[in-house]
Amino acid sequence: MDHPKKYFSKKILTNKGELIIEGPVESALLETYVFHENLTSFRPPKQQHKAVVEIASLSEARIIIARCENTIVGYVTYLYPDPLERWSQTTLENLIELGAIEVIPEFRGFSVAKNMLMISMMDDAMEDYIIITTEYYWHWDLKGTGLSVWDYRKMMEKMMNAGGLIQFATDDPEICSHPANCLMVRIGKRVTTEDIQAFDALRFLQRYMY
Ligand SMILES: CC(=O)SCCNC(=O)CCNC(=O)[C@H](O)C(C)(C)COP(=O)(O)OP(=O)(O)OC[C@H]1O[C@@H](n2cnc3c(N)ncnc32)[C@H](O)[C@@H]1OP(=O)(O)O
Repeated sequence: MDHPKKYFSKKILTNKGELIIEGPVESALLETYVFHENLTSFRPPKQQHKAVVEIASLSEARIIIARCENTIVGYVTYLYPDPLERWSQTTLENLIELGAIEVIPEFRGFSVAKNMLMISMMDDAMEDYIIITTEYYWHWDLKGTGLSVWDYRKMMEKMMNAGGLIQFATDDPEICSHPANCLMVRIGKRVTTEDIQAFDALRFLQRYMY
């Protein structure tokens, strides 16, 4: 499968300054930007910058960023699911995962995440993909935001809905291990019925038990 990509961008004004929301951004360009020191949700910033640069060089992957001058203050990644997760146990070439989304605390609550999701979906090529994201409450910044698990979950849903991702059922044990965890999915307009059926089978691997 080819993975054509079309770049989109927009400016948004926050009371902390103007941001450019843009992407997919190429690996070489991402490397030239400063990666803000408060992007710490997934890995230490230096390591995460390196990871994002590496991800951008993968043929299927996309990185959308929020940029303040030459500093990355938010990003979202899309790439094939982790080989250790069930979502990679498929022959579906058009199944990609929104792996991580993060905005520095200073720019949160200004719709930066929602705008990164909207920019991501502007590329018509996204209509060929099944896009998934797995929400595990232990990845959430509950301490930093002061939100309860359920309020954080509501925020995640509103944010993901901006990109057209909605909750789908699954019997994945990790997702089922806590009621706030969930699988969210966007099925592109051109995804075939066969591919949707293959994805349904992947969501319910333990169906024989019922
Ligand atoms: C697949 C994964 O990556 S799961 C992990 C997700 N990432 C994290 O938890 C990392 C730490 N958190 C963050 O980086 C940020 O808080 C994010 C990325 C979750 C959200 O970024 P933001 O730019 O602040 O989100 P954005 O402003 O677009 O808000 C999305 C919605 O949540 C609401 N929201 C945002 N912050 C809050 C808050 N503190 N309290 C209540 N609601 C909130 C917004 O009002 C908006 O809803 P609306 O449509 O009703 O206006």
